Amino acid sequence: MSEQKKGLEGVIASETRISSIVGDQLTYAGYKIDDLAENALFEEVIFLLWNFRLPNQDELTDLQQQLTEHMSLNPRMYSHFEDYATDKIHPMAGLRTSLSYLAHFDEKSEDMSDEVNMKKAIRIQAKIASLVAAFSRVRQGKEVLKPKAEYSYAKNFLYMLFGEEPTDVQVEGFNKALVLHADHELNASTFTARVCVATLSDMYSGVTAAAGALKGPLHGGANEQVIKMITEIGSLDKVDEYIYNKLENKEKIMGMGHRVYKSGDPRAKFLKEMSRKLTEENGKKEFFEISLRIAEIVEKEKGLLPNVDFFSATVYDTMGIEHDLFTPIFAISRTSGWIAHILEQYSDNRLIRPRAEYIGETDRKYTPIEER
Ligand SMILES: CC(=O)SCCNC(=O)CCNC(=O)[C@H](O)C(C)(C)COP(=O)(O)OP(=O)(O)OC[C@H]1O[C@@H](n2cnc3c(N)ncnc32)[C@H](O)[C@@H]1OP(=O)(O)O
Ligand SMILES: O=C([O-])CC(=O)C(=O)O
Repeated sequence: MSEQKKGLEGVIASETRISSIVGDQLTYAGYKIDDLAENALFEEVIFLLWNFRLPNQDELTDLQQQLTEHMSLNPRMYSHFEDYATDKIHPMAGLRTSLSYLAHFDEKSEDMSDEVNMKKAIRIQAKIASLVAAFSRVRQGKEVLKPKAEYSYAKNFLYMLFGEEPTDVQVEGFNKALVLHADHELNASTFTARVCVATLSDMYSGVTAAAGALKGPLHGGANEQVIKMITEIGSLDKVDEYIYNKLENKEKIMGMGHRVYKSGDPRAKFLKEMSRKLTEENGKKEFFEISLRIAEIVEKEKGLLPNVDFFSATVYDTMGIEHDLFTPIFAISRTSGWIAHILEQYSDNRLIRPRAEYIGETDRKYTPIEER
């Protein structure tokens, strides 16, 4: 057996200036996540991840204007949703298609210059929010809405999704969720994006590949599975039987555990507090209590703690967001990180091509088909 680590656990596969995890401390370009979650607009975080510094007021205003401007969609970008935006297609599958389709409307999609790449970055970051909102509205037979110039990124998304002006509390909470999910070092989807563009493929390919990786339930797809589990459990008195059954059957409890954090995910405490407040305000306190009991059992039995996906599920649920949009919403935020890593990869590129240890049969001879 060679030295290889299953799932590349602990392997350093890249250098980065974008984010860092040391113990249970997460930083974006040197700023602690706690500081950013309490104070920053998501647009400031986008700028930070792409430029390694916070923007001044003019730079922030400029970025906000560009993002709002590019949120508008060519109707052909969403009219095709009618062909497949039914209960049968998951919105993450729709989003994966849409991210790729975005390139068809960019005549410079193959231009790899820094200047054009920055334009693509803004275009993709802007349009992913309107694509998710449009998907939801088209499948409900509702009109697709245009963003408002005076709204922030978080406010525009909620407005385009719900069709009414969101409250300040909703906007503040959603902005915080976007900040918390923006980047996370070499998580699976970000690594996928880097591997893809290290072949010198374009940015649309990178984010499309990343979205495919985020979709899986062991990664971003876990948040939808968490709300599914809580809804299935339904009441506090049913938690123990449900969870112990799953553990006895060696099934995983979604939203619990993490490859890197072993003493807790620093983002979870913010989402837990938001979940506590929102569930109380929205008459869904039992969902929070169910979450707490799940976490208590899994910590006691397996020593595992909630990750970022665990409490975000009840946060989004109490905001009235459809459950199958939870992972697309994660993608909206994480696009900022994917793009930062794509730009960083381009800036000092080398093809990513590891080796595999062959463990199959050897020395076999071809036999004609009629002899098999
Ligand atoms: C944004 C994000 O991507 S955060 C992660 C989102 N994913 C989830 O919430 C899915 C649930 N959690 C998991 O599957 C895992 O904890 C992961 C994939 C996140 C990380 O896990 P890894 O470090 O790769 O651990 P791995 O999957 O190898 O599990 C190690 C052991 O812990 C157990 N384990 C890990 N997570 C869980 C869990 N959530 N519930 C029950 N058991 C678990 C495994 O069954 C395994 O047990 P075994 O050694 O007896 O076979
Ligand atoms: O880092 C990881 O493996 C998963 C994660 O928490 C994230 O992507 O936010």
